[in-house]
Amino acid sequence: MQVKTAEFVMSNTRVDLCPEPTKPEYAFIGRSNVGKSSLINMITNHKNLAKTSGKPGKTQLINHFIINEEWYLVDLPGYGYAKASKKSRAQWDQFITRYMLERENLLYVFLLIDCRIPAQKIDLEFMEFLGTKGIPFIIVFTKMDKLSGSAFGKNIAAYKKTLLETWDELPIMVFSSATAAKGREEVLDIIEQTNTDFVER
Ligand SMILES: Nc1nc2c(ncn2[C@@H]2O[C@H](COP(=O)(O)OP(=O)(O)OP(=O)(O)O)[C@@H](O)[C@H]2O)c(=O)[nH]1
Ligand SMILES: [Mg+2]
Repeated sequence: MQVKTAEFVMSNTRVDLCPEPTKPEYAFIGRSNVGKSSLINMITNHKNLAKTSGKPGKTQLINHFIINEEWYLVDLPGYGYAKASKKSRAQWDQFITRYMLERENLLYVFLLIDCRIPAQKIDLEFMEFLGTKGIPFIIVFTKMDKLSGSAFGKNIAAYKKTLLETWDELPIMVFSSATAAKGREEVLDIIEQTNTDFVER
C-alpha cells in the first residue's frame, strides 16, 4: 500500500473529543522512548509528522493523523518513564485505559518493544490488559539497527520464550528500524489487510 497523504488532525486527552469514529484506527503504544513517534514518521515517510525526542516523555497526548484520507494512525504517550510524577502516571493510566476501552473504531494496537531490552513486566502487563479486554495487538520490535544480527536473534528468541509462558500462541510480530526504514512494508501490509474488517457502528 502507498501512503499518498498523511496529515495531523488533532491532539487531546479525551476519547469523546477524538475525531468521529467513522474510519479504521491503529494506535502505537509502548514504553517512553521506544520509538513510537519515529515509527509513525518512517511509515508515513514524513520526517516531522509526529514529534520525536531523545528524551523520554515527549508525546503527552492522543495524537491523530489521517492517512490517505482513509484511516487514522494514533501516536500515544509512552508508559514506564521513571521520572514521571505519580500524578502524571495516574492521569496516563486513566486516559489511555479509557481510550483503549472506549475507542470504538480502534482496529489494532501496535505495541512497540525495544529489541535490545529483555522482556519487561510493564510491557507484559500491558499485553495482558489488551488480551483480557479482547483488543487485538501486534508486537513491533524497534531499533533493530542498534543490534548485530546474532544478538538480535538471541533477544527475539528469549522474548518469544517468555511470551509462550503466558500465551498459547505468539502474536504477529514485526521487526523494525526507523533509521534503516525497516518494517515499513510489513506494517502497511497489516493495515491494508485489516482495513476491510472495519464496520462502522
Ligand atoms: N537508532 C535508532 N533510534 C531510534 C529508532 N527509533 C527511534 N529512535 C530514537 O529514539 C528516541 C525516541 O524516539 P521517539 O520516536 O521520540 O520515541 P517515543 O516512543 O515516541 O517516545 P515518547 O513520546 O517519549 O513516549 C529518539 O532519539 C529517536 O531518534 C530506531 O529505529 N533506531
Ligand atoms: Mg512519542
